[in-house]
This record gives sequence, C-alpha cells and structure tokens, in this order.
Amino acid sequence: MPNNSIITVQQLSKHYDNHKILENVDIDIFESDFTVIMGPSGAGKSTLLQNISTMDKPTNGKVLFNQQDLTQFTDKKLSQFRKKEIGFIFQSFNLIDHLSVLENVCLPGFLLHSKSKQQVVKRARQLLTSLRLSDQIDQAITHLSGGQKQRVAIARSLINQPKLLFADEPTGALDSTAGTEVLDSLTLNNQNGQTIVMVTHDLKAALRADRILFIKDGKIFGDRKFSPYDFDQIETRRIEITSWLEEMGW
Ligand SMILES: Nc1ncnc2c1ncn2[C@@H]1O[C@H](COP(=O)(O)OP(=O)(O)OP(=O)(O)O)[C@@H](O)[C@H]1O
Repeated sequence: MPNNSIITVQQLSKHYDNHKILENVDIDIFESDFTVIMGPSGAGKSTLLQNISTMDKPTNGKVLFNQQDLTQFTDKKLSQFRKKEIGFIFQSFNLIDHLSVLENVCLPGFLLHSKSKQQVVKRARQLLTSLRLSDQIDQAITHLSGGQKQRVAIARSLINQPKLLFADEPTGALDSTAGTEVLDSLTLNNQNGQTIVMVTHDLKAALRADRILFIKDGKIFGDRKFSPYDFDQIETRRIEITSWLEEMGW
C-alpha cells in the first residue's frame, strides 16, 4: 500500500518560447517517501522540481496539494504556502553571508509569524545541534566549510516543519565526506517522516531514495519503488538501483 499522495501533478507542461521542456507529466508524490529525480543532463529534472515546488509556474497543468491547485494561487498566498509547507535546499546553499548561522536558520521562522521569536530560536538551536553544528551557532557563514553550509541550509529548510522538502543537487558542490554527511542528515529526516524530493546526478545520493523517477526528453520514462535505505544492505541496493538505472539508459 503506497502512502497518501501529498502532491498530485496533472498534465504538467513547461515550454520556453517554442521549446517544450516538459510535456503532459502526471505524477503523485507520496507522503514520507524519499523520491529522487534522475535522468540525463538537460532532460528537465530541475524544471520539474521547480514546477512541482512552486518556484516556477507551469505553462499548462495542475499541481494539487490538499485538493487545491497551487498554480492558481496568488503570489501572496503562494508566498505564505511556501514559508509554511515547503523547505528548499540548493546546490549553492543560498545562505545570507552577512547573517550568522543562527540568524540564517531563524529567518524563515520569523517571516512565518506563527511562533514566538523564542520558540523559533529554540527550534533553530535544536536543529543545529542535531546537525552537529552547535559549535558554529554564532559563526559567520563565510567561516564555514561547504558541508557545514549545506547542513545550515538543511536546518533552515526544516525550521517551519514543512510537509515537503525539495533539494536540487544538494551534494553537487561537496566533496565525498561532506556529501555523505548531508545525505545522512536527509536520510535521518526522512526516517523521521519527512517527505523529500531530490534531483541528483550522484549515484551515492540516489541510493538514499525509496523511489526513483527517471526523466528523459521531458517525460517520466521510469518510476520505480525501492525498499527504504538501509546501510547494512548498501551493496545489494547499489546493484539493484544501478541495474535499473542502466535499463533506463543512464
Ligand atoms: N529559464 C529558462 N529559459 C529557457 N530554457 C530553459 C530555462 N531553464 C531551463 N531551460 C532549458 O530546459 C532544459 C531542461 O533544463 P533543466 O535544468 O531542467 O535540465 P536538467 O535535467 O536539470 O539538467 P542538468 O542535469 O544538466 O542540470 C534545458 O534545455 C535548459 O536549457
């Protein structure tokens, strides 16, 4: 039995001028899944993530959340929806350099205005501690390593306890050790029930998925469910996922 659908995408198309990037995509994103989007360069992975996550608007089609079509939301309603329900993580971190670690993490919490400042700061400290950043709380962002920056970005993305976490190549700018730390943090959050949708080229990152969508030429070419990530089964998993990706032409 699959989990409940949290996002339903219906007949989604995205065109730039006459260039059709995505064409009539239908998918559900299921609650508590760790869904990974893979596919060749230029296939439309980031475009799909941006259109599902409301960062961009499709040319045609619907993106339903709780029966409401997000593509019809006004900018104001969409902005409130994003702050409350969605966390984003990007390859380039997108942190604010002139704010401290704690201030970066608190900012979306302050902007949502649903909790007191003290509650937001308390949660930010808890998140940073769980991400092993308690020694860096008052540090300037510019003093952190790439891996530490990405873990700050994860804490920031989780401050408002969003239903959905979207990540676009979160390990793309990191070395192998830092990338593994970031993936471990994402896996732990997913094991605690967080729904995650992540675009990646990286097989190590894809191994964390319990579902992989393979995009080719702007269409869903493959959609495969895997068992949840289990460190003790990593070799079996690597073989299973690699052979499926090879079938997809990866
Ligand atoms: N703002 C834009 N204007 C015009 N074309 C765009 C825009 N954004 C993306 N594209 C085009 O859409 C296509 C898909 O881009 P997208 O970034 O979604 O691919 P991708 O699968 O994520 O690729 P990669 O793995 O290389 O990051 C590409 O041909 C790209 O040039």
